[in-house]
Amino acid sequence: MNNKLSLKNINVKYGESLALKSINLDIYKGEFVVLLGSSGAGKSTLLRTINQLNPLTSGELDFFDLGKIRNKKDLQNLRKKTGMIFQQHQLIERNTVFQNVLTGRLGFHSLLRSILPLPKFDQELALDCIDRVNLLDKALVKVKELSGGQQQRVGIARALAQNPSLILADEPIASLDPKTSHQVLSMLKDICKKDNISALTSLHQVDFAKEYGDRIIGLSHGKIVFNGKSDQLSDEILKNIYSSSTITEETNFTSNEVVMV
Ligand SMILES: Nc1ncnc2c1ncn2[C@@H]1O[C@H](COP(=O)(O)OP(=O)(O)OP(=O)(O)O)[C@@H](O)[C@H]1O
Repeated sequence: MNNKLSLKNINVKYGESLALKSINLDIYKGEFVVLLGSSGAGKSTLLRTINQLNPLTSGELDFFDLGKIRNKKDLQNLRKKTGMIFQQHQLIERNTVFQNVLTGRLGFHSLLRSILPLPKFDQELALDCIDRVNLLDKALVKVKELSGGQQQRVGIARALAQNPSLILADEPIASLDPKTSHQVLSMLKDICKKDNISALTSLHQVDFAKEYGDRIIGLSHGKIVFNGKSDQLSDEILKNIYSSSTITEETNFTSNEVVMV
């Protein structure tokens, strides 16, 4: 029984440019982890490397009970168990809430099977997920008719329909007002805690990170420069996370070592 996701010595290059450098990180079952860093620090790259929407250049992923991700089949299984929530929600706006949430089940069926209506089990699960984000009364409404906050809740429901072990959320509240941001983040965290789902979510708002993160990871220039609890996030540490100074090769940290800089 493996109760964590481990990233081991992960490097990611875009052409010749190194976007992630020697990333070592463990995320435990049920943990709600927030990723902070300035624009271009590598947050999206890190999230997308976990489900390999971005291929990793070197390093290793160990994914909960699946263990080491060694081949295409392992990767397919990892993707089935990883829900993703995007800044611009990436829903099909002309389709209903129900149709969008049901797409979270597509990975569990063959391409041929998914042309037909999905089985009752999947449909009931999708409705249950819509209910959990309090949108049952909107299930048959087109997504384009919903507010930004409601659309993001559809995104949560779609991720949830995968019965995920992990949710990756890339700036899920970037386009929402503060009140709606609180609603969306607290709903996401509550659901993750109830279902023992781990979450890694990137945010630009330090206050939200402190309030919701069980743990905070600070990224700067593709490297982890902070890994600790929110009450350890001092002004000095924040300055370092958001500084534009070059991080040297010596600032390599082992998994989950609390980093005070
Ligand atoms: N597809 C790509 N091709 C080449 N370089 C890329 C690509 N995607 C990202 N980069 C570069 O990789 C680095 C990290 O980018 P990334 O998008 O991961 O940062 P980020 O922290 O998510 O930024 P933001 O907060 O602005 O979304 C940046 O220097 C960026 O220019």
